[in-house]
Amino acid sequence: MTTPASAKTTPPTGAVVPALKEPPPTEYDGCFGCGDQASDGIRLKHTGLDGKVAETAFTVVEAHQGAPGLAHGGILAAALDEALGSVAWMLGKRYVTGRLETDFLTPVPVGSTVQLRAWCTGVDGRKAYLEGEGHVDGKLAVRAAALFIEVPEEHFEERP
Ligand SMILES: CCCCC/C=C\C/C=C\C/C=C\C/C=C\CCCC(=O)SCCNC(=O)CCNC(=O)[C@H](O)C(C)(C)COP(=O)(O)OP(=O)(O)OC[C@H]1O[C@@H](n2cnc3c(N)ncnc32)[C@H](O)[C@@H]1OP(=O)(O)O
Repeated sequence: MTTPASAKTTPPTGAVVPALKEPPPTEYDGCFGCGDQASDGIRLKHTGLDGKVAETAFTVVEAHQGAPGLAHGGILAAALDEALGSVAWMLGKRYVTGRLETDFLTPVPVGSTVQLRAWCTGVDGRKAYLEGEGHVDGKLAVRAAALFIEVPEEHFEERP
């Protein structure tokens, strides 16, 4: 596959690709991407882990439209962000998205199921490099490359 990564999302020489740990349970049930209690969320669940590649599926519904009958790009980016983020957390530390680069390659109609795959291309210090892609009916529709940054637990403390 051609890579969507720019210089900022390409791991430096010497970055390592750690083995992934078991998929984490949903960390926060209010999460837009994976939370079961997020009423407007997309509720992604892992459907498979094949070596270093995690898989999930996302079905586009009317509420996800941008243009009539077509998925909004931001929703597709959110699904990719969640898939990449879940792989980052399977590295065994806490990460947030620092940079998310996305290519939208084909329109995605309402009713489509996007088969998402995500993997890590390297870890260097606090930086984790992730890539992912989404296929609809076997055709590459979206892809992303991202830089995630490791953060301390305090990052997630509730704000006043
Ligand atoms: C495939 C299956 C999927 C199925 C899913 C099913 C179930 C899922 C279950 C569990 C899922 C679990 C987890 C998934 C969770 C979430 C997914 C979504 C993730 C998100 O949606 S998360 C929210 C959005 N995200 C933010 O809310 C971040 C806001 N932001 C900040 O909090 C700071 O900005 C921070 C911490 C990023 C950095 O701040 P800081 O002060 O700690 O560090 P600093 O700035 O020094 O950066 C250190 C080094 O990173 C470089 N760096 C930083 N940012 C960069 C950028 N943008 N571009 C290029 N380089 C960058 C610097 O240049 C420096 O590099 P150097 O060291 O070389 O100088």
